[in-house]
Amino acid sequence: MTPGARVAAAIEVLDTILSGQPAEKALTGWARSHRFAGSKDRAAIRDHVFDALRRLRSSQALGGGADGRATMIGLLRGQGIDPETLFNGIGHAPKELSAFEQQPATKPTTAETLDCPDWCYPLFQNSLGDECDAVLKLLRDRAPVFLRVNLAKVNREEAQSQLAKDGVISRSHDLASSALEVVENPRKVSASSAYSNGLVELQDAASQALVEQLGIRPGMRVLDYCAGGGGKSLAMAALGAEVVAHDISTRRMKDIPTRARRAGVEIEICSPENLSKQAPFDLVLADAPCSGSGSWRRDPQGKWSLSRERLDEIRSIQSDILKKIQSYTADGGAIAYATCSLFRSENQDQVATLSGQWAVKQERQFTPLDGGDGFYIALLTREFSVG
Ligand SMILES: C[S@@+](CC[C@H](N)C(=O)[O-])C[C@H]1O[C@@H](n2cnc3c(N)ncnc32)[C@H](O)[C@@H]1O
Repeated sequence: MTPGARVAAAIEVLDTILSGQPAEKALTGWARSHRFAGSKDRAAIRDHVFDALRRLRSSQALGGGADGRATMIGLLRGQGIDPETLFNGIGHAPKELSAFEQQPATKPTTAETLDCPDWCYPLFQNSLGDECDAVLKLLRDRAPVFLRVNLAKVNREEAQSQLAKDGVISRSHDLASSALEVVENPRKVSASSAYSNGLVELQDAASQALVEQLGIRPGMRVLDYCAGGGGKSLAMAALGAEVVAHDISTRRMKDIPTRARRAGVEIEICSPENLSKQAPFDLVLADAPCSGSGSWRRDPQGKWSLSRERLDEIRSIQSDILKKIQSYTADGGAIAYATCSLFRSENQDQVATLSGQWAVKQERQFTPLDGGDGFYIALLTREFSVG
């Protein structure tokens, strides 16, 4: 496909997304009905679509409209590319710009430039203070690809040289002792032998750093209460913890056994009905459902679909989870609360409700300024009243 044809395809996919379909479904649907498109075409179209979703507001302002075509015109303008070079009607490229579309765009407002929904801009300001605008600017860009080196099997240098044999070039990242940032050929990772032999896993660097804050010791019994696909379970098991994975949705944990086998670690899966029998634990981690505001570079649609009402619902689920996990710890045990949110109301404010019963031992808010996604972690131990 020509560059113009790829832009035309991105416009089609964006229109499907803007009419309410999830981005992944829209991309898969497009690929199924256009079997001639090769993997490079699909990757380029995906990049256009995700770039546009990260910068939806500014692109629509620069493109002078709210449909896929205006969004792509605006995205190109924002990237410093003259849209007329691609909108030329040649072959399968989009048709030429109309007189209206050729008019110079009005300058976007600050909120448009930052690609932030108006209603949540004050939440970012209140949570991040002086760093707010810098973080929002970073959320408009693609996230780096990070790998977690499975330190139970290999060290960072050895993992790097194994990856290089398959053309995947990486460098160490300071955020976590296990983190590698892929700098060349990220799309080759999942086919590399380092990946299939369990030497590396795809995991954001801040997500890895968060696990390093937990003080995991070999043999420690840990409950991963919101295990999902098992990213944190695997990282804790690699540090020697005996991990029990739990999630309200057992379906979401279906890949954990395969991933654990590949990594050479054991993770026990526990259904909600059997959890009380497994308690108590030395550490209970709740990597809670959240707004996802820290990872909007990876899920940019989430930025536009979140509403005030949905955020309130999520906060109430987080409060319930925080209440529940307290009963699963052993005497002298700890709880840890984590989110991939940048909002104080989902993080520090939730943890503050535990004061008087639990003392905060570690607390950190990671932001994209640290290099990885935005994550929050608090590690707490029980307060004992004397006398
Ligand atoms: C942020 S994701 C977890 C990601 C995972 N820890 C990882 O590192 O890959 C949150 C998970 O919480 C689960 N969840 C939602 N509500 C829950 C609840 N009330 N109890 C337990 N798990 C819940 C969701 O199904 C989802 O898998």
